[in-house]
Amino acid sequence: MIEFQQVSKSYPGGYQALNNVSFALENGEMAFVTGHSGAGKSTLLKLVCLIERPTSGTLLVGGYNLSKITDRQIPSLRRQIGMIFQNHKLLNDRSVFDNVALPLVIEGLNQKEIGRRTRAALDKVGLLSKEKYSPSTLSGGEQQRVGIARAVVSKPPVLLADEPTGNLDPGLSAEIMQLFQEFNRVGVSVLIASHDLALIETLPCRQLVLSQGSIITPDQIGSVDTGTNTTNDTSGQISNQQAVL
Ligand SMILES: Nc1ncnc2c1ncn2[C@@H]1O[C@H](COP(=O)(O)OP(=O)(O)OP(=O)(O)O)[C@@H](O)[C@H]1O
Repeated sequence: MIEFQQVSKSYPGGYQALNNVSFALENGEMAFVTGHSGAGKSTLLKLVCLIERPTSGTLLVGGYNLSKITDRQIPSLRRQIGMIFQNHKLLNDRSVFDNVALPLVIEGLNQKEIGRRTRAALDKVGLLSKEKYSPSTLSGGEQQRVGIARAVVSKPPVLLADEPTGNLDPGLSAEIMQLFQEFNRVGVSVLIASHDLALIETLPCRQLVLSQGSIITPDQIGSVDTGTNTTNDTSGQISNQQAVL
């Protein structure tokens, strides 16, 4: 579904955020990208949804080679990907319903279909009763669930999430991860960038560990500061689930 082949990314000014990254996320797989602040996690996700372009290497997403994708193909690629951000990026001057419906409005669906699909997505995240509210009146966890409903409303086969539990307490964070697992169970591929190792290690998913823009192997985790361990344990012990993709 997603394949990085020796992908590097340098930003203008020359900073190399990713260095020869290779991995594959299989169809229907859920995995985490972890690593210290500045390791390149967000950059990796931005490359997948074409917010940024690789400097070198090959990146395949949903059948497209992103180095060769034409401008006309980009909307079709983006429709395959639902993106969830830590800070929700919701429009507070519109209702919860309108926020979630937005991708369908852009797609040009009719009102009846928009209503049906939007309410199905809100139901899935448990927010059907709040469709008329402004997002600003909701709790942080509820706002994140609105962001998730908006990301899944077009039924994309891939979900990308950048620190989706960053501002939430442990209970709400676990609920958000459960939602991702539910989407994954019905076949959606999910790639989540997260610092929250304590939570990640409770889930049966692979981890891609980035350190200074490079993927590191499990045996390197103790020898470089990945900054991923929320308890600051740098002993290098890794869980059974922690593996290189
Ligand atoms: N648009 C940009 N221009 C220049 N440098 C950038 C840009 N975006 C990111 N960087 C740099 O690239 C490096 C990787 O950034 P990135 O946001 O991918 O890291 P991250 O692992 O997601 O960090 P965090 O966990 O703090 O969000 C950082 O040093 C960052 O300053």
